Amino acid sequence: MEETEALTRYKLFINGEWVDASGSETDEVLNPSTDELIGTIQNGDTSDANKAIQAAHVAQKSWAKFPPIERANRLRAFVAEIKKNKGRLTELLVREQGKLLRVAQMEVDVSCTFIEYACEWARSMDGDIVKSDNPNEHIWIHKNPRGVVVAITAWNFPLALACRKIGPALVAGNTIVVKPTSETPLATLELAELAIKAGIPNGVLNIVTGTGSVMGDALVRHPLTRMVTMTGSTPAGQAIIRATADNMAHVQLELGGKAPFIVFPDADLDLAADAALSSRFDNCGQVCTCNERLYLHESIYESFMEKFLPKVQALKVGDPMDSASDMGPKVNAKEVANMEHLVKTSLEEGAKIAHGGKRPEGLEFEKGNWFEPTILTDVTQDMTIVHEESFGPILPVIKFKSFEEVVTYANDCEYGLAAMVCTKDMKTILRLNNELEFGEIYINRGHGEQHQGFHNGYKMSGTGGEDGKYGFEQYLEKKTFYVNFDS
Ligand SMILES: NC(=O)C1=CN([C@@H]2O[C@H](COP(=O)(O)OP(=O)(O)OC[C@H]3O[C@@H](n4cnc5c(N)ncnc54)[C@H](OP(=O)(O)O)[C@@H]3O)[C@@H](O)[C@H]2O)C=CC1
Ligand SMILES: O=C(O)[C@@H](O)[C@@H]1OC[C@H](O)[C@H]1O
Repeated sequence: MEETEALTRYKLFINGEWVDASGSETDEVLNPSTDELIGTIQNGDTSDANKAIQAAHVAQKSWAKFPPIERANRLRAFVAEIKKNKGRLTELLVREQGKLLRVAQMEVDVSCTFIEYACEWARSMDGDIVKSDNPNEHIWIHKNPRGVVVAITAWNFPLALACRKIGPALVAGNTIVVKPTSETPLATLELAELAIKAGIPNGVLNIVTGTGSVMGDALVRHPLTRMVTMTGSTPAGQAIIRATADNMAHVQLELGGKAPFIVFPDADLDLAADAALSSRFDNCGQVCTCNERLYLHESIYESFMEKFLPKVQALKVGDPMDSASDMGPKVNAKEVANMEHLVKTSLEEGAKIAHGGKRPEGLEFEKGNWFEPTILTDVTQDMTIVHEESFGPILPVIKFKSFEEVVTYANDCEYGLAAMVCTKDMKTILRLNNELEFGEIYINRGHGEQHQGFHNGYKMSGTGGEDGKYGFEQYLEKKTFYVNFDS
């Protein structure tokens, strides 16, 4: 890693050292707030992917022999190094992703707690002893590490998404090759030096950069890859599933979402308005569980909007390093163009703009990828914006008349990740548990997973799920022994 004043040129981190990619192609990392160049990465190719996988494969044999508690202790030392470098990591996240300073600080904290949570499993990787139908026979079901894990991450919470996978993978005894997105790779690359300081052996954690279609594809289809865990878009997830048909690797995908936020007539409207606001505009709407479509019962539509609209109008778009800002920029120009496209399409289909709908004006917005918090009304269920993920600060508002209608609307979606509902009626809540087709449902609060839960996408939102007991389990493979002592 070569560092000049404000520009860092990163290499690939393989087997405990920084190495040059085999080719000369590089990628630039720009600051979404200012368009300034803040770093460069090397685009590794298939031969580099092979080097990383081979290093992880060799290291895994000895890493798996460490007692789990020793592996957890190394990971806890890794967390301590992350904490020592919180300032640098936070600043990098603001500069490469454009997230608010306080959100970047939260991301570094959550990166640590993802790993700390995984460490708690070090003494709980229980197998089973099962009675056999045969006399004098035991059935032992062991849980063992899978081997080499490939982790591929998205750009919205790059450090947290990497640590969410590094933690369980390594505590379980696997080794890992992480490919961060080319959009926001820098904070993730910084983990390399911290792993060395924490005493994580060479080859256990490898971090390589390159495009998803070249480096990513080579990693996932490698014959020594035994698991792929990826967070990103549904099309990329589908490409990965097709590629792993060659090696039959276990696949865990966290993909796109289109979360409904439903407000019933009996809801606490103040609570609902605050939850709907944060669940849409957190991280400039770039969270997979964001409120992507707001359903209001017709009887409370006016009273809710009277509370909600002024909150949206009060949101301050600005410099993410400024504590007065409520929302930073989108991550890149392509994302802003998509916001403009979605608004244009919505207006053509009959929607109206109640607030926002365009790039903000002013000197401070001349550079960077800015877009206003946007509320669309007069929206109907058939419109594009109700079905296409925006992954940005655009919120369509739709009226509904009945429980049956809104459940039909909510489920009328190719995605099934998160849903949020405000109601005090227990019968409604219990019926929703049966009828909503989503893997993660929040009742009377906004989005925000906890590590001990299970972040699980239905339908086109993914497969496998991660976090919690069921997420950790996927980093282990079962082996059943039939032990007969009859003779
Ligand atoms: N369910 C969840 O928890 C989350 C879901 N998301 C979803 O991610 C999307 C936004 O993130 P974004 O980064 O744009 O997603 P992308 O799918 O574009 O990229 C995600 C990662 O996959 C890599 N990749 C792309 N194609 C392939 C391939 N064929 N083989 C292997 N790797 C590949 C990318 O590499 P590169 O970009 O370097 O080319 C990147 O590292 C949204 O749809 C959002 O909903 C985001 C966060 C969380
Ligand atoms: O992936 C996402 O967008 C969310 O799961 C997000 O990632 C890390 C944070 O802890 C989650 O809110």
